[in-house]
Amino acid sequence: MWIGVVSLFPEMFDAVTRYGVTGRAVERGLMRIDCWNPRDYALDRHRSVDDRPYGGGPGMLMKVDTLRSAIAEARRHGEEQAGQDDDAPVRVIYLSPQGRKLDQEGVRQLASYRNLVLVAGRYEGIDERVIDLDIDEEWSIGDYVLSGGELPAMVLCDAVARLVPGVLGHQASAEEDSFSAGLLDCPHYTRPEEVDGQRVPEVLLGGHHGEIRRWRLKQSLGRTWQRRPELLQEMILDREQRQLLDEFIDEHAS
Ligand SMILES: NC(=O)c1ccc(N[C@@H]2CC[C@@H](O)C2)nc1
Repeated sequence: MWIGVVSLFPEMFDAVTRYGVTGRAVERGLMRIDCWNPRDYALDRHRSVDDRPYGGGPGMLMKVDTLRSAIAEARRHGEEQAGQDDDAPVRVIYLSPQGRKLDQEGVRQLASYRNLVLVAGRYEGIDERVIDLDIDEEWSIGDYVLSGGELPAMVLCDAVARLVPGVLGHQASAEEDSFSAGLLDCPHYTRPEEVDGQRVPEVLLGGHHGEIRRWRLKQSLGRTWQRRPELLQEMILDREQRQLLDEFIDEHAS
């Protein structure tokens, strides 16, 4: 997976290239993240990267020429990458609250592109013509406003990295990510067996793998029913899931 990033603060991306699962993926060559800074394309003495909005109003926008140059370079580099490791075209993504809301299905779709350019805006955003001319897809990580697109871009880097084969310890943990199955995660426990009088559910101590799998599935189904029932609307439950959810509901009927 190759990810090109266009950002005025490329150092921020150390957070994904140097730490944890994503840092190890980069170290092992399973993922590569390269950055292009619009400021490197600024030709004026002040190396300006922002510009005033037509029509007035508060704040500034990203300067068009420096931003477009950075996007073009990143896209060209991505096409070189694509040429080498596969014919997947480069998709240029802009992060903004006006984009399509990201969910795990969207992560799967973005990971399938294999060569991504993520454009992180600052100030009040970017010129609409740059979106029309240079951006392929606009995505949002949620309905809230941030000061820059860098954190949303890093969220994307992390989420897609987890789907790259070999990145997670054992592939099962990607599938087991219950959100991948459209469900909320089950409760987790580790030592000690008792914390302030609260014990670990006995089933998890018994070592009966079939019982443990069913318990975890029941908890995921039940939690989803309790906290995010709308997620269940989109799901077709098999016989076992239906039975486990019915059991959970009976046990929790208020
Ligand atoms: N919810 C989100 O994904 C999101 C993305 C970007 C963002 N802020 C940037 C700063 C200026 C403009 O480029 C947009 N805020 C929220």
